[in-house]
Amino acid sequence: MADLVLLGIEHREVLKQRLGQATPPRSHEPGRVTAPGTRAEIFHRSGNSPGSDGTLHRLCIQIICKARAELHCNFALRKRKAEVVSADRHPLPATVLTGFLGAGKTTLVREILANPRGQRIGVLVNDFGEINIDAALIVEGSANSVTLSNGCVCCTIQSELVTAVRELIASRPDLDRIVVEASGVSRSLPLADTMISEELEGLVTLDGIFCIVDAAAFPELDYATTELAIDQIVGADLLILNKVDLVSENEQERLRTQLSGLTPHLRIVPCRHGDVPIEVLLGPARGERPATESGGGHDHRSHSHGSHDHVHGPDCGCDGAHPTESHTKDFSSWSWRSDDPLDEKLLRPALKRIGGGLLRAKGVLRVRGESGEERSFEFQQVGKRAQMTAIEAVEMAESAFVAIGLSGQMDGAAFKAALDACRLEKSGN
Ligand SMILES: Nc1nc2c(ncn2[C@@H]2O[C@H](COP(=O)(O)OP(=O)(O)OP(=O)(O)O)[C@@H](O)[C@H]2O)c(=O)[nH]1
Repeated sequence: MADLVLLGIEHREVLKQRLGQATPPRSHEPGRVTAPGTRAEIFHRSGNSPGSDGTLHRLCIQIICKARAELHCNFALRKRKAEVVSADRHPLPATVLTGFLGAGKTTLVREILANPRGQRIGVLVNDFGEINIDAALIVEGSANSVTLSNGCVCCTIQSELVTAVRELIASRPDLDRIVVEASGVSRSLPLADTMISEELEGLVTLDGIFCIVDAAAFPELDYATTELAIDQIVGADLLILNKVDLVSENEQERLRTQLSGLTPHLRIVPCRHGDVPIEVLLGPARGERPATESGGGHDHRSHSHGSHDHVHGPDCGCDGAHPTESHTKDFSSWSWRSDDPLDEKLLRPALKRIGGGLLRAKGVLRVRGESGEERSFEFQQVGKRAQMTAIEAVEMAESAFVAIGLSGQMDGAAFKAALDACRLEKSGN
């Protein structure tokens, strides 16, 4: 049967608005829509007939969400390019957690607070309802939480989020980071826009948007909720596939294929009860230098850091904090260090190439530009999104870099070789 795509009239209108001059295709016209700065793909799917099971609706939604995501991402990237950070007034990293109702956001926040690795974390919790249950649960583990109730931070109480962030930073200047738990109905991208808005410029820097997906519930979502859930997913830097204990291997694989179809380049981290390595979520604390133990992956079977299941391996001997090592057999970390300056011209493309299987990278880098001038940079990568910001006031004697990836998917040797290839002689010759 021929491939077929049906674009509903309201979707065509949305696409028209989003894409400016480009005309969305009519029903039954699969193909591609392009417009400056954005791209929407019309999906092909064999064997579907319009309206039979909601699949085609889902396809239309994917198109809208992709177009939306690309427009927003372009905007966000433009803004971030202009961002130069000085070390004496370092904006606070902000981690945003999104995900559909009940996906496990509060569980993940509690995981983070159970093992903050020395970071002082301020939490902003948004519950859509009048009573903020999530905040009540989180308060158990943290004195620094702010409640945003009775509305959604991505739309109706956007300005309250800005005010709350400003007030939290003013009252707690010692914080190392803030974590925003969005309500289950928040969309990722308007929330990201708020966090990088002028009102918060210089105060916070958006460190990562993580979308938590309920592995058991996602396939069961109905038409209306699917649109929202997909919107949350495509706006994220990294997907956390939670509740994998509730699905079979086959179901998990099917879901991964489906999610990869939505966002082919998005990294997916499977977990139970939000048990994701803290380094993937938080990166380094303000002013923290990444530790640089050498060597390959680290395997902590039966090892989790959560209130639900705190089981350590027999020879673990850990105190709950592993600066650069992974916490389960699914993750590995690599570190690298050099006291030679790095060639800026070679480094920038090299950093773009280290992507395969990478979940998170962080580093401080001593870089020499074409003019021979040396400067220090902080590098942060979450999923595919990378950010390199100048550290104006601090002279770094050396470079240090840590990468965390999914075991077996990231080539640690290639990663080290790529960075080694950027080394220059100390003398400047
Ligand atoms: N089986 C299982 N249950 C989980 C897992 N993670 C969270 N839960 C449970 O799922 C329920 C919802 O988790 P929450 O963390 O409150 O979800 P949420 O995303 O904060 O929910 P909303 O704030 O309503 O959007 C709770 O009962 C959790 O204990 C998991 O990995 N496996």
